[in-house]
Amino acid sequence: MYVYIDGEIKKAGEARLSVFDHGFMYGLGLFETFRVYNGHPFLLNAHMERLEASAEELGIVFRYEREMVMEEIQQLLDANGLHNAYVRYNVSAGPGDLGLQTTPYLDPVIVIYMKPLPAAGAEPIQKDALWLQLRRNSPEGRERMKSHHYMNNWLAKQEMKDRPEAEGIFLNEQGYAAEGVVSNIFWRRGNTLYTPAVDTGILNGITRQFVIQLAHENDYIVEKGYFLPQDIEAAEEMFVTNSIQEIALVRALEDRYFPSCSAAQLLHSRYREERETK
Ligand SMILES: C=C(O[C@@H]1C=C(C(=O)O)C=C[C@H]1N)C(=O)O
Ligand SMILES: Cc1ncc(COP(=O)(O)O)c(C=O)c1O
Repeated sequence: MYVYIDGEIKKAGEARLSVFDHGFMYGLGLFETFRVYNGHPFLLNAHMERLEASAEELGIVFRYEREMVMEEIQQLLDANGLHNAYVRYNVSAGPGDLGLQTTPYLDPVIVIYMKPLPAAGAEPIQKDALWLQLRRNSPEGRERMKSHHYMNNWLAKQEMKDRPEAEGIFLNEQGYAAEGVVSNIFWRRGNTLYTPAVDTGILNGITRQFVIQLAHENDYIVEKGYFLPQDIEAAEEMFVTNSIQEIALVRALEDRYFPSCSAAQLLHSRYREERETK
């Protein structure tokens, strides 16, 4: 496989970063993970605008220019011979001195990772969900950024190692439902969809935002807030969302099987209509 690093396409094994990169030393790096469907990077603007906003908060000088990013992605798709791919667009702060820096990072290092994905299916994937023992940590800043800080997620994933296909569901430190290890969560009762508020400390997922828009367009009420485990356990259906797994219906949360998947099916069919154009 090839990666894109600092303006060049390199074999993955030959790509190098400085040991003084503050993304490596202090976690000062950001990334966006999205899917390319038949050559089309889905919701690219939304992903890159989230990245750009987080970069500004971290003093990393990064400006999104669609045409340039599209060209970078296409070059890497061509090098890897892919049309359907998992893409991680990564901006690391770049080299600095030993010690915390207070001046802007003027020379960030852009790395684009890619791996093949099968052509997208017509049906939503299905998962089981399990409550995690580990609590979701609080965001490093005002709102959670998609930063290099994934130790909380990695530790949670270790709880799931006997169930690699399941998704672990975090409560936050206050005991409110938060999000999955690598996903946002939704559940339905009647015509209302529920999802944890961003202030519970979750990542404001691009897929979460798009699904909320689709839900409104299809006359669902969407309640964002603070919810307890029993609120989800009393639901008619549950699904989880992220940019790779799309809208994944949840068959069961622990031993609680959900009787319906109507909203997930409807929203996934609308998602499918858009994923090669938006
Ligand atoms: C952690 C990454 O991205 C997350 C993981 C997934 C996934 O495993 O399905 C999807 C999108 C992101 N939430 C990453 O390193 O790319
Ligand atoms: C912790 C966490 N929450 C939510 C999501 C979903 O975010 P998105 O819809 O932007 O892929 C992800 C995936 O990036 C994640 O890692």
